[in-house]
Amino acid sequence: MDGSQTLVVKLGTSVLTGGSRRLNRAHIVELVRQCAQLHTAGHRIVIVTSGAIAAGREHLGYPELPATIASKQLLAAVGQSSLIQLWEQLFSIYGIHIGQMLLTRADMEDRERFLNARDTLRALLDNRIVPVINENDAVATAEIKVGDNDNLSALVAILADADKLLLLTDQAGLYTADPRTNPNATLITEVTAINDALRAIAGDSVSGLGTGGMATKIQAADVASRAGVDVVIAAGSKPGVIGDMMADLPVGTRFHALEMPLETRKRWLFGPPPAGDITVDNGALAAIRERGSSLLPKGIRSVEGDFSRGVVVRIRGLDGKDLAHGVSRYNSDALRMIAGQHSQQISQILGYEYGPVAIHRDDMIIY
Ligand SMILES: Nc1ncnc2c1ncn2[C@@H]1O[C@H](COP(=O)(O)OP(=O)(O)O)[C@@H](O)[C@H]1O
Ligand SMILES: N[C@@H](CCC(=O)OP(=O)(O)O)C(=O)O
Repeated sequence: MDGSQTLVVKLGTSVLTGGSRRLNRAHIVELVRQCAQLHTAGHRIVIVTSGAIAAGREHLGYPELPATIASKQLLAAVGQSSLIQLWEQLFSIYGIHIGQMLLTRADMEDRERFLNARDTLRALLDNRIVPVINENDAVATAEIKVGDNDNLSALVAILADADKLLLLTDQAGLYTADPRTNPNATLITEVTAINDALRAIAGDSVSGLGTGGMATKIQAADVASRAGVDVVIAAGSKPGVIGDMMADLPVGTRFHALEMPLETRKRWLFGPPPAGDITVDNGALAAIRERGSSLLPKGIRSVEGDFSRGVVVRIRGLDGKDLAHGVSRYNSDALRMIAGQHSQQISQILGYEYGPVAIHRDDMIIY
């Protein structure tokens, strides 16, 4: 390990506007400066940004619109382009490229789309490009939307294999009660267990700017910490807040990661029964079992079943015994075509490729 980490930073509307009706560029440029510093130090930064609706309102001059979902979607559609343009401008000051990803819940729940989104995210990070993510509000219906960017950022942290998730908001962290209405509320600095008592103190957003208040931040902290991600809720306006989180200095409210990340993610991946069988030769069997290798097409002897890319399949030895379960990066037809072939030939045979391995080691459980 080179000590570099992956950090997801979620910026709420409250941070981006500084409580006003406009995006506060001075605020945002300071946060970008902190991200750029960590990026230059070799860390991987993922931004989850709210603010499309606020930006849309600003861009259209605060129009009177009916209080419908369609109005919010209209505002998000208008505002998203100004929002992404702003991020692009600010990161370009530091010579850093960004890549926009707009996601919905449906993109995380369908395995093939999950893998596609994960591949894109990894490709951006591998190329030192900062992914800037928001919910795809324009297409999100009740069934497929995440609904708030706190929960979206937890899903993104899982997608990005992140070490840390920082939820930046307009409060110093989670208080014993909403500090806007309870002057005696005190900051909770460490949370070891998320339970009903904790949920009860987390109220909704009263500013009318954000979505979900602390309630959705606790939901996000619950999901991400269970997946092995350290979570902090802190104030976006606190000087050096992003660097402090990264250096594990005391800041805001910290929720400790609960389990080994890889094992948790693997469990998530291995819920469903295998959709097909891949029989591998003895060379591949030894490489997987003894050397911890990924499965390459070269080692595949045969493929049974009809399955799509992204599903869990069984890997068997020539003796028919179970060797492993893993997530296939190619569908069954493609695997049959590339079985026994060198990885360099994949794109020539298929006309496309999803990388050199059939099943990646990180997506495999060995028996
Ligand atoms: N227990 C609590 N501690 C801190 N803030 C709370 C609490 N309960 C409710 N809140 C409210 O949550 C708000 C932050 O959430 P929200 O407005 O959705 O912001 P964001 O845009 O950052 O997601 C705070 O301004 C605060 O009024
Ligand atoms: N996707 C919406 C943000 C929804 C949201 O969760 O907002 P917030 O509570 O401010 O993080 C937007 O870009 O306006």
